[in-house]
Amino acid sequence: MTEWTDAETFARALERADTKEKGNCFEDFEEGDLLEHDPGLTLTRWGNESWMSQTLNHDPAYWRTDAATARGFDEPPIHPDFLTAATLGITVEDLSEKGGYFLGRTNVRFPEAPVYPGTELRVESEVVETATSSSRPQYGIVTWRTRGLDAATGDVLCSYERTNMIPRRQPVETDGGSAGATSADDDPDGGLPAEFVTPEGGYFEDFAAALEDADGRDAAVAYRHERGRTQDDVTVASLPLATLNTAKQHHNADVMGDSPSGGIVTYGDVTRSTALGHARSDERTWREVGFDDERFHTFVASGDTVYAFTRVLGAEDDADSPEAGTVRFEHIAFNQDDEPVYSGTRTAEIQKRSRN
Ligand SMILES: CC(C)(COP(=O)(O)OP(=O)(O)OC[C@H]1O[C@@H](n2cnc3c(N)ncnc32)[C@H](O)[C@@H]1OP(=O)(O)O)[C@@H](O)C(=O)NCCC(=O)NCCSC(=O)C[C@H](O)C(=O)O
Repeated sequence: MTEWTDAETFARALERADTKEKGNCFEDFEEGDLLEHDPGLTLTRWGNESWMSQTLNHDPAYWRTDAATARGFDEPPIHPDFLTAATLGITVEDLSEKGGYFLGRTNVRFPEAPVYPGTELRVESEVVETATSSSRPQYGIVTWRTRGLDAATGDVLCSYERTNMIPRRQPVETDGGSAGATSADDDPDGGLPAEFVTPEGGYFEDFAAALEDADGRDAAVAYRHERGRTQDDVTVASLPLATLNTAKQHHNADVMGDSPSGGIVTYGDVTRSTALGHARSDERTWREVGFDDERFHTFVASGDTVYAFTRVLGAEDDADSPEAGTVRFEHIAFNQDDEPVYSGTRTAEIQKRSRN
């Protein structure tokens, strides 16, 4: 009788067996395809608090009822970072489980109404672009437009466009990319302004005053945040799985050993949310409006530490609430070797020290 668990016999069985594959390759996506993602998620307070605590997002309005009601919420709502990560997590089985990397995202928007614990999330995506990667013949580049909806009402809760590198079934001929196309800059300081201005506090007025101070001079409002968060099993594997993110990049060290990163890596939304948590700890956030031009520059892995750097791009007294003004930031997450790992622009309403 065949002993299937005999090591040699089993190795031969594995060689001969078909694998019932998960996920889609580049060739499976066509511009205009619509995908209704099957998984769904109830946005729970537990999920929200796990995400927020592990990424150091401690805005009291998301933790305490008195702080929530002072912000105009009925109770601590679901944080936009967790909502964004959960919306993306649900799409992974269809869009990126095959193992490509999350390159960037733009036009991340949240309608003004808060999302409360207990809301059931349903997610849909449309393929907006497929492109050849000139530098990596084994991969193509796909962009999707994704919407996270309240399953009960159909209201849009979160939307964005995301771009990933997606493995091809068949590598293609490419021109090998444009290596060497960038020219070295003669300026040893890389063209940075002569002076960096740091806002005195975290209120809208502090950002506006710092921008005014820098205006007309060779100066930028730019500063770094002290906190760092070293990546561990919780941030690398547990947080993405809690959003139903099945990307093997975050939990299958066996397969990822033979990949561009050489091992499992942190979910892009964990890296981003951690950097934003550091930045928010130095400001009085009132409301998140949106994010653009998000880019993941290099891998973050277990043992790496995520820090954050902020540049203030603009401040306008035009927020919907009289309690706040609108500030535009660029946030850059960087690692222990000072390498940028994420960058993106963010528009947020920041609390005023005094109401008009
Ligand atoms: C993945 C990388 C190692 C690739 O590096 P490299 O080969 O040096 O190329 P580029 O980074 O310049 O980009 C590859 C090609 O993709 C195009 N690109 C890049 N960004 C965008 C964008 N936002 N929109 C459109 N196209 C974009 C470039 O132009 C290149 O094109 P071509 O020259 O024709 O080949 C490196 O990028 C890297 O290490 N990035 C970090 C990736 C990462 O760590 N992401 C987060 C973790 S993975 C994740 O979170 C997965 C998630 O769960 C999910 O499922 O999505």
